[in-house]
Amino acid sequence: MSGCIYVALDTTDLVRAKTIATKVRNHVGGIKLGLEFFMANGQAGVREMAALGLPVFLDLKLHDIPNTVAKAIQALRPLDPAILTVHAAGGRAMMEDAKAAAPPGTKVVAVTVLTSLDGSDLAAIGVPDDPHAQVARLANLAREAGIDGIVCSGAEVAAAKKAWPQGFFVVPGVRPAGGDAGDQKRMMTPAAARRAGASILVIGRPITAAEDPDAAARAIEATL
Ligand SMILES: O=c1ccn([C@@H]2O[C@H](COP(=O)(O)O)[C@@H](O)[C@H]2O)c(=O)[nH]1
Repeated sequence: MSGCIYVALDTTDLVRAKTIATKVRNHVGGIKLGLEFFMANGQAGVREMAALGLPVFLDLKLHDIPNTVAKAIQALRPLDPAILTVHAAGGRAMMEDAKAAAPPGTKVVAVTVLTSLDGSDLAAIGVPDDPHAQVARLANLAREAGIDGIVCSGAEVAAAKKAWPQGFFVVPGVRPAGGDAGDQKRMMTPAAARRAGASILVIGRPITAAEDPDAAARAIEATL
């Protein structure tokens, strides 16, 4: 089912982003624009991408004091994104203020533990728990803050959904079987992540770096 795939258009090149989005549009439910795209193209670039007619997930992973995050989100309001990210590590008050500042139709979701990190990376930044326990802690904080859901890996989503049945679960770090990990450390296949409870899958390089992005997106869709 293609509606659950958001293709991550991680590029500074607006023309390339549009070209890929246009190629894959029949096999994805939306497009994800992140820091790389936003730094290069700003709100005008996001508006150009939105004109393609696919839902826009603005993955800016905001993380600052509550007032600054709220003001940043107010500045983004005209874009009316379908989904917007903040970091759960910014704390409960920051997440509460982020949700209050967002447009009513925008889902605000909190990144828990980046899928590029494993237990040893957490230990190196002073977090003694393994990713599973840390995701559970931050998911609970996000739920209490009244936001819409979290970003976590496929390995944590089943437990998170059990604790928060109404939550919206965004799962990146998705690779078809045998796919190149790149910088990702906590990965799962698209079908396994959906079975585990992912609301949407974020998939970048397996689609965008393929020789034929449309065929790659179609092949992934066929596994779901
Ligand atoms: O924990 C996280 C949070 C966000 N991302 C983003 O998802 C895509 C993944 O791209 P791939 O090319 O499929 O690895 C990328 O835009 C990240 O910024 C994540 O990977 N992990």
